[in-house]
Amino acid sequence: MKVAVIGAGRMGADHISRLEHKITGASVAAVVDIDLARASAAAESVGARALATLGEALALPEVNAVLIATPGFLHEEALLEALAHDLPILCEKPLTPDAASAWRVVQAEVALGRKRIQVGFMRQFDAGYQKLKRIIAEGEKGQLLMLHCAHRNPDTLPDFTESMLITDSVVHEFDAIRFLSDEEIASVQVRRGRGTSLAPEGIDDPQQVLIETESGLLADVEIFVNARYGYEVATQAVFENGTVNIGLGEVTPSFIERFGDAYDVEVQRWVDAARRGEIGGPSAWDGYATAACCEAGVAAQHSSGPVRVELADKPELYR
Ligand SMILES: NC(=O)c1ccc[n+]([C@@H]2O[C@H](COP(=O)([O-])OP(=O)(O)OC[C@H]3O[C@@H](n4cnc5c(N)ncnc54)[C@H](O)[C@@H]3O)[C@@H](O)[C@H]2O)c1
Ligand SMILES: O[C@H]1[C@H](O)[C@@H](O)[C@H](O)[C@@H](O)[C@H]1O
Repeated sequence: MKVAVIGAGRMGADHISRLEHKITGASVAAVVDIDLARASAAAESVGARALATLGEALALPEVNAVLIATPGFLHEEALLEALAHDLPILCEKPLTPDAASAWRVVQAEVALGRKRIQVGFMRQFDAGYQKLKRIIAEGEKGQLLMLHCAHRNPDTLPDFTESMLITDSVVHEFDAIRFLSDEEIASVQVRRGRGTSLAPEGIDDPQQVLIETESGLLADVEIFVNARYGYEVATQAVFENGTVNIGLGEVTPSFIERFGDAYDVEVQRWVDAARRGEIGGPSAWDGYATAACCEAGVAAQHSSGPVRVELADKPELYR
């Protein structure tokens, strides 16, 4: 597979190196970045072409897959362009930041008639989350009763806005909770309490996000994006007969170290599935459903109570 990677920032650069050095069955053919110097540096390291637009990359005859790692608000345009070429796509999370744009992407894929988009929700490939999913499914500790989640980042990029606490960060918990429970999320509530003095002007941080699934499973999420001491993502699952803990005390400089193995598995699964004409992980429907949760979450940041998640009917393609 000859991949065009769009966005050569933190995540794009990491995926470029991964595709080149760890993944079998794929290599990087083109690197696209609006910052051409950045594209050139990344492209040079793997012997690929550096380009300024996705259109130029898609015009190269050898390019037959696309990995999107630009900021989330730019994903829709790139997704629609790559879909129009009927290429396999790995799109970093979020699929798009809001439900309406995510639904347009789903509709475009439905019109194409086959699943081409895999969304980069890497926690589904993390060994800890996989083990927890198995324990829940096999019922060895009884029924799952509650989830307590902590999601801490040391700091944020300069253009990080308050809604991105939800759309950029808690989107991972929406994904993880849907993955673990095999259910849709019904409502989201956000509470603000005492905040850190170390957050940029205009951002209340941390926030507490309260989530309920369709069957009444409750989850609480502490989202704290200026935690300074490091990156820590933890989940405690409470069962009728015990608890399971993932990640608590596993402090790394960033997501790159914490989830490095998960990204490797995610990208390898994408490549293997794409070569069979399939996807190997979360779908555009999962991207849409989590975007709908984000939309409820952003509304909840400005409401006092829970906000219901509104979902369209699931198209046949994803059933
Ligand atoms: N799965 C994860 O754990 C994880 C971790 C980090 C980031 N992400 C996601 O990856 C994506 C990128 O995040 P990042 O942290 O690498 O951001 P970043 O800002 O480090 O990199 C983004 C890159 O996109 C480029 N870019 C911006 N506009 C462009 C355009 N119009 N055309 C081409 N290139 C353009 C920028 O120049 C930059 O190099 C986001 O969707 C983010 O949510 C996922
Ligand atoms: O873009 C990043 C990335 O998705 C990380 O996995 C997450 O922990 C951060 O909160 C987010 O800002």
